[in-house]
Amino acid sequence: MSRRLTEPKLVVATHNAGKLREIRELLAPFGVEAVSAGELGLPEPEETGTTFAENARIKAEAAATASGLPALADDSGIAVMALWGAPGIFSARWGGPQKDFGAAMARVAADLEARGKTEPQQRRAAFVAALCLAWPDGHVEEIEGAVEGIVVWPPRGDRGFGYDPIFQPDDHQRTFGEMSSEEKHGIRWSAEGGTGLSHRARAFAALAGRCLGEPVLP
Ligand SMILES: O=P(O)(O)OP(=O)(O)OP(=O)(O)OC[C@H]1O[C@@H](n2cnc3c(O)ncnc32)[C@H](O)[C@@H]1O
Ligand SMILES: [Mg+2]
Repeated sequence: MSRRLTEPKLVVATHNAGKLREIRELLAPFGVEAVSAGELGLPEPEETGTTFAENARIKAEAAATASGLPALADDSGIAVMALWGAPGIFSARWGGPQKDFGAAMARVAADLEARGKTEPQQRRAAFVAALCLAWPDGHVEEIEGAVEGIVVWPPRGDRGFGYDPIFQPDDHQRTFGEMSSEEKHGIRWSAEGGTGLSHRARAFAALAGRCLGEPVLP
């Protein structure tokens, strides 16, 4: 049985400012107060999983246990087909200790170049997000979302974070880095539930339908 969130407050189990902003925006219509793991001074657990889902669960359970509140974690990344899915779950680690995503994006482009993958159809990629909502008593709700597109080079736009400037979703002419966060989320709520554009918004819409109830729209 899936569980509804009845608590008025949850922890967003992330130390990534870009993600935190997006998750807060997505949570806004549900009237849930969201405190971050950083604000609570919670430690960052080691991401020892081999899948996005495992890592999301590690982060959510650690935060729920440490805070005594329900915790929502997101583990995400970009998987480039011609690179056999790299950087995938290593997307954050490709940024290095300095979190240098300019260098990480250049590495993606250089690896594609080295394999002779110059045409758009050879540069297919997907952004993936696994969400885990964990309660202190051990109950978890898990969901994944993905969006397909192509890797572009050079990077375009400075509105997002991470790999946004090199990812252009299918049926769009602009990269996530060129979109406002509303466009990137692309979220639409209806009586049937929610739809979204970004990996995170798609996963969130599904999780919301299961656990958060009706959005209160302006
Ligand atoms: O684990 P937390 O504390 O949440 O923060 P993190 O940055 O380490 O997050 P992940 O372990 O999930 O790594 C995901 C990386 O993938 C990239 N990424 C994920 N979602 C993205 C998005 O919507 N736009 C651009 N890059 C994204 C970004 O560089 C992240 O650092
Ligand atoms: Mg991480």
